Amino acid sequence: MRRATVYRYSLPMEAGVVLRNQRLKTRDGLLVSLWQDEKTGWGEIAPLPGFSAEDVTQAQEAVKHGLSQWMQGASLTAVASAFSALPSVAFGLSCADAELRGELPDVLSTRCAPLCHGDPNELYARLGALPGDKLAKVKVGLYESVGDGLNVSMLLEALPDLRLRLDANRSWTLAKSEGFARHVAPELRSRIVFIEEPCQTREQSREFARATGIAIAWDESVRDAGFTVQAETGLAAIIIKPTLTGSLNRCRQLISQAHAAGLEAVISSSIESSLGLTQLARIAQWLTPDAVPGLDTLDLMQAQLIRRWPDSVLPVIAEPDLEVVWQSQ
Ligand SMILES: O=C(O)CCC(=O)c1ccccc1C(=O)O
Ligand SMILES: [Mg+2]
Repeated sequence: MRRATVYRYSLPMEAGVVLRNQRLKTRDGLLVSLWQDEKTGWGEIAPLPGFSAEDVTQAQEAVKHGLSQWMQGASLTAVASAFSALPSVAFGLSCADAELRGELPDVLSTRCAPLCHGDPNELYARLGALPGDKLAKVKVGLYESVGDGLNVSMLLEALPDLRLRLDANRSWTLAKSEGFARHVAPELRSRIVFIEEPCQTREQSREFARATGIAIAWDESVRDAGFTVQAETGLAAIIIKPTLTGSLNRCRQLISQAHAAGLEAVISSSIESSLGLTQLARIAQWLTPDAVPGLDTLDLMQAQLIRRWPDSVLPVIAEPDLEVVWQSQ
């Protein structure tokens, strides 16, 4: 016996969450819950506006279609993998499948690289309180690159045991990236673990790494058509955002290729709800236990869904309060 339910959610975001120049007022997505032989499995399908090619309505149609096939006896692993053109659908269905089959371990670490923003005094206190190896993430490229350089230097100087990941999301020209580097003293640069996609093109980002000695990481590039994982001088890591990438099998393949090439693989959020985020934390603990994931996005939302992120005080919306949009017969 199999049963499937699809829910649709719309979670209010904190004011002022802006993604690729558009304000995100609510985070909309789907949850699937599957039942088979007394076991259950959940998955989240949440295309991210501005990043995903598919939207929630398209995803919903695909999910209904995929789950109908599963109800008729198809393997969900195969169904999920077939949705490679709709990565959010492939990822969410494969998570539900992995939970149902008992493949996705429950253990979860809440350790992730905190995103640095807001009041500097609060930020210093928060970073100062980080346990062990202090690792945090700073978004750059939103304002003047010189200001980014000064800001990053100030943080690294204030906290001598801090290491930073930076993320420029392909926003700099080579000239702007030089403006940044000019204001980060060479002796501070080794504490920048990597900067994600500093420049507008991959070639310019490589040039930035050569010129500055600061390592880079691929994020957007990992989702470019024809991308292959390859070791190169100056490249430290690849960032994997499963909701934008595809099935768990596809993510596992990228992770093994990265590890084989001596690169770090970093699991990162696409602003999923607490249900998806806790699954990402479990996936990170399972498949990339040595890499701190980039999952500090829960506080952009005003509520959690179904499963609580340990220690979060945000209210939790439970199953009876969710809108059911499809149910198997
Ligand atoms: O990676 C993280 O630490 C947090 C997630 C994050 O940065 C992000 C989340 C959604 C969309 C784009 C990005 C980004 O890499 O800029
Ligand atoms: Mg990025």
